[in-house]
Amino acid sequence: MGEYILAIDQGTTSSRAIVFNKDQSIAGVGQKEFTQHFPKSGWVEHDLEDIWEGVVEVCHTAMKNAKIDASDIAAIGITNQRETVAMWDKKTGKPVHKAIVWQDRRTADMCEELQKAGHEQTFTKKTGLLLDPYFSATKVAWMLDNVRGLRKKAENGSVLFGTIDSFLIWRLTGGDRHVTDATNAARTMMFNIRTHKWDSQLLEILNIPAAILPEVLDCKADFGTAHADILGADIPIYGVAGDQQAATIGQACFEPGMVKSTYGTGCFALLNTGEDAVTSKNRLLTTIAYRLDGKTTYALEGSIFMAGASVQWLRDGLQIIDEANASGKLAADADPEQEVYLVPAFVGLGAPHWDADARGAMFGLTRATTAKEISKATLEAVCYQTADLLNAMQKDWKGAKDAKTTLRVDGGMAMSDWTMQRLSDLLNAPVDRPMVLETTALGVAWLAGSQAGIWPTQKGFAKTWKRDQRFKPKMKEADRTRKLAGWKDAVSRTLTVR
Ligand SMILES: Nc1ncnc2c1ncn2[C@@H]1O[C@H](COP(=O)(O)OP(=O)(O)O)[C@@H](O)[C@H]1O
Ligand SMILES: O=P(O)(O)OC[C@H](O)CO
Repeated sequence: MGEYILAIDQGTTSSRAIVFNKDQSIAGVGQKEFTQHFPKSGWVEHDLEDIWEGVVEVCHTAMKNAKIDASDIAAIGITNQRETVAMWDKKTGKPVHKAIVWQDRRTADMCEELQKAGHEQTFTKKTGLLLDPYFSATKVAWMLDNVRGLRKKAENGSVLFGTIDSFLIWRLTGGDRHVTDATNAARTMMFNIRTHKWDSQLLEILNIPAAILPEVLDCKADFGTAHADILGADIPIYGVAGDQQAATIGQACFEPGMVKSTYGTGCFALLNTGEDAVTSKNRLLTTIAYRLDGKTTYALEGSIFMAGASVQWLRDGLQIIDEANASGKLAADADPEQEVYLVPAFVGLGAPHWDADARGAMFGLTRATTAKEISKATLEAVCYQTADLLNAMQKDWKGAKDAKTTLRVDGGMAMSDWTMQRLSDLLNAPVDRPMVLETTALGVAWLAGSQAGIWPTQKGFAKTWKRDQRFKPKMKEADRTRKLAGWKDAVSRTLTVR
């Protein structure tokens, strides 16, 4: 048997494959961006054939770069952008529509109608989520209502629904398996996170036939075998998790009270709450962190829609930087006397506000304001938003108050020293950056590798987590208090629902 693990990370803007050595170091990487489709304002779609071809290509690239053959791989782990909806024909495997992406807001009216009809409590109680277009359910309902003949096919079981992991597994196994894992199921708004069943009451409200839904497995399980004609050898798929949950695992946040925050396109903070499915009073999400050997660990999640994407806006929109890294250098040179705030509500605000209609705003501009202060305000906004999430977590759950550990960070933006220092300053808490920033792929590689029996147990894996740098708070208390108050004021002036 081979001794390498292949992790497939199918993200929102690119697909990555990483071959891991037995000692958990990286042997080879493949990465490919794919086209984003914006057919109407607020709509975001992905071409599933594009995703499929890209994933197969990056797997081959990663194996080539690692200088190994498919037969050297012991197992595959799959992690994916969550909530995005795929539907395909059961016989041919052909998609019946482009995938509707998590960022897509087309079902905002549907969500409002469901709210008006008094269904929000029912959905939240059962799924831990809020009635928001972000999640899969209303996107599935939209497809059934809008693709000609689809509802009939769904009712007679000739089309299938899945999140991206399900779609990839269906293709990799040549249509043998229609499965997903508990973390992905938890993001669909159709799955009861307490009973671990697709919920018939919710399906009835949404008029979604149960026949289209995948079987839900633990994160470590036998998800089927990827066929030799695709990757070059028959390889078992042994691990699956949504990308933010995979990062929680990759950061070894296995103890209740541990929290990680991933700074990619958006930012997603997950707090391990152990066996408690904590109900938030502050509009955080209750979600499944992982399910191993039938035992569920829950998390509170805060989702921020714009993190690294705001830095992309500095680069591509305002064109005040050439590359993302330059944002920190500019911020470091900003005039400390200027109090400029950016509220990056470019696509509304996520947790804890969930204000879909809010739009971005900048406050405190003077004739002296330059690209430096704007850059600083952009990076600080991500830190302030994280502070809001962690405050909400502390209010929601007593276990978060005496969290034993510090915030563990990862994702592209965590490479910015300036931002991580400012984050620590504004949180007034240490921020730990690990050696391996590819925590998402690492998390799912651990699921697959330990299931294959060649990677350490959970405890052993947790011990391998290594810190690259700890950022400690240096800001004076008075400065922090003043700045946090300024941010609060800026947000309150931006919200449409107060
Ligand atoms: N040095 C940096 N400073 C600030 N932002 C950065 C830096 N490097 C990368 N980023 C941001 O991080 C994001 C990419 O991170 P990544 O984890 O690859 O995201 P995703 O998985 O969502 O595509 C980009 O939006 C980019 O603007
Ligand atoms: O693909 P990413 O890294 O932007 O993550 C997307 C999240 O899973 C959306 O919930």
